[in-house]
Amino acid sequence: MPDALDVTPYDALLLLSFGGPEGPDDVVPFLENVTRGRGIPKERLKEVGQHYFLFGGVSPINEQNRVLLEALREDFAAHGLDLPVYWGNRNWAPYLTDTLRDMVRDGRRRVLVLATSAYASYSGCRQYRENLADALATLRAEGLEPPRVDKLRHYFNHPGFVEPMIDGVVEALAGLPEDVRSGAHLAFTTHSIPISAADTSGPAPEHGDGGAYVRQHLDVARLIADAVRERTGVDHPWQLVYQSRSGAPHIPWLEPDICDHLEERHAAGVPAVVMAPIGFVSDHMEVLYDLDTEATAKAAELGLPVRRSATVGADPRFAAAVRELIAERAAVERGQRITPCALGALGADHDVCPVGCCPARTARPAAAGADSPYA
Ligand SMILES: CC1=C(CCC(=O)O)c2cc3nc(cc4[nH]c(cc5[nH]c(cc1n2)c(C)c5CCC(=O)O)c(CCC(=O)O)c4C)C(CCC(=O)O)=C3C
Ligand SMILES: [Fe+2]
Repeated sequence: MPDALDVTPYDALLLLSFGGPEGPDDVVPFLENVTRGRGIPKERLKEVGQHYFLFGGVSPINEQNRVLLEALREDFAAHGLDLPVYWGNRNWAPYLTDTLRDMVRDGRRRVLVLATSAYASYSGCRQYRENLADALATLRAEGLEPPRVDKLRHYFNHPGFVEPMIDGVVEALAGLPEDVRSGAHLAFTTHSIPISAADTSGPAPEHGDGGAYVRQHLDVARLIADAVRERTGVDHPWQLVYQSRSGAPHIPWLEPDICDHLEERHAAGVPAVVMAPIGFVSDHMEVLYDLDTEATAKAAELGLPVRRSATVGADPRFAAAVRELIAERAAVERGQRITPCALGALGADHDVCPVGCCPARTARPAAAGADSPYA
């Protein structure tokens, strides 16, 4: 038996994710949930609905989260961490509010949240904090005492997140035909967001020039590219590119898009490309459709050999990283001094989002941050 791992004052972990449809009848209501009040053009919604229908109306994200939950429970049990793990989503069942209600009924008072988004941005951080505030408000309106909710820091540069992606890129390179392998370029991809959202991502002093969102991705891309060079002995040129753009065409979003990038690399005589989706924690629909379907078809049309590297998913190293992050944060809450674990040039990100971090276009209450209206 391992020694018990003390994570006082926390009494539960909540895996907080996006949610996705689990069959054809779920697709339209799911997209309505996602886009409520967001002003996404109807045309784009129809198109994205088609992506889901192409896969039987099933997003891989829920199953990925179920597997991650199992991996977390196994890792915790093997390391003496007796912490119940719950799961709730922003846009599909199990819904966050229902899960939090269950948690309160189970007597949980100090909840630590793991969001399935590794980087700073409104969509990947504050929007989840707004969802938490909404859920807490609902519980309070029902006469329940809301628990205290904290959010784990961004883990983009944690070795347990980066190392599985290094392996993935090395494997993807090995999967390319030998004659083009050493000349392959690496295209690190993430979700495009409006440039205005990128520029205001992270704490206010870091705003501008792509903000924390772009800087964090560049740091991860550089870490992976450096490690791949060490492992393979080949210096593969790399670039950070974007995918899954939505919104109105006249609003500028981060570019270049992966498909344009493949075209440009092909025209420049690059013999092969590895697409590495560092912006996604697991195989989401964006990975399955935008990369494995659309970008791969574009590459085939060009005659450009491509491979897509694996996402982290439920890698045991990631589960271990979550346990380490919980233990770190619990120690901080107990007033102990720790050295947080992080790779790269940026260092460990903040534990508590400061006021003005990743602001919304229209200010709304957000929990688990310095501006939280909850304790
Ligand atoms: C940064 C970021 C992440 C990564 C961080 C994180 O993981 O949280 C992410 C994840 C995800 N996004 C997802 C799905 C969608 N996102 C949309 C729309 C948007 N995403 C945005 C950004 C992000 N999104 C933005 C700025 C919009 C525009 C509208 C708005 O300002 O809100 C739309 C509407 C249609 C469309 O426009 O595509 C859908 C269906 C799914 C589920 C996939 C599945 O089912 O497997 C996941 C994991
Ligand atoms: Fe999205």
